[in-house]
Amino acid sequence: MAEHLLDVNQVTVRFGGLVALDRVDLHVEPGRTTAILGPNGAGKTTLFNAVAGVVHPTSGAISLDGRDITKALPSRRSRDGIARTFQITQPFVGLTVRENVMVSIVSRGVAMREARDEAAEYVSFVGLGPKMDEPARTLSTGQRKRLELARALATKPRLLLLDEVTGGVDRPSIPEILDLIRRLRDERGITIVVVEHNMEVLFGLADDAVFLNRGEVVVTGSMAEVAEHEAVRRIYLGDGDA
Ligand SMILES: Nc1ncnc2c1ncn2[C@@H]1O[C@H](COP(=O)(O)OP(=O)(O)OP(=O)(O)O)[C@@H](O)[C@H]1O
Repeated sequence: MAEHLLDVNQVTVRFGGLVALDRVDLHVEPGRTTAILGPNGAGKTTLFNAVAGVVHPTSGAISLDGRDITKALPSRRSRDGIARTFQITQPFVGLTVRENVMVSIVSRGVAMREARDEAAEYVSFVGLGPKMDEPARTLSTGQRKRLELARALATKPRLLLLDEVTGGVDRPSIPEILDLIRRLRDERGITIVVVEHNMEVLFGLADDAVFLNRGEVVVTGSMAEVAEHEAVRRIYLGDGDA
């Protein structure tokens, strides 16, 4: 096995004249949680999109477990173990919680009957057991985030990309969601990359971090080291004049 699960090497993404990512490096160790930090427009979502395969690098390379996936389609990357959640959740609102998860399982080629049982396991793991057969439209924002996690789990990921997983969630529900994410890492060995604006959340979650600004990596290291960097303190902790 390669030393890193994910390697982003000198990736540049241009949208016309705009350089959204500029020779970005990101190296993610297996079994760890890595935070992507940065102000609005820094390129965090573009980096996620490049890893998930929905945006193509203008130059540079991306590998999973040492294998080049730069040109692989999103469906191939999903089969290889990359899953992502979205800032705005997108459940099938007319389907039940269990059926939403079954869609991800069936797309792996699993038969309906087995998919029903397997879905129940993921739904319970994320704490939505009591909502199993309710339509997804009845879920609160926090419950929808949990459903997204169950759907991501159903693809059997090795690498999970989480976009603003506590965004829009009421404060009292946040610790439970964080606990759930830590269990994904600790009990299921899933490697996690997270984009999140809430620093408090990140301190409880991330082992490593990379801080981007205007598409460039400013600092990379342990979460504690990166949080100490002056540019990070200025933006996230309100130090200085910015
Ligand atoms: N499909 C696209 N076409 C053109 N420009 C884009 C596209 N996607 C992103 N951009 C631009 O690329 C830059 C980086 O955007 P990105 O969404 O990756 O930043 P971000 O760090 O995720 O920001 P936020 O925190 O606001 O979500 C921005 O200037 C954005 O306007």
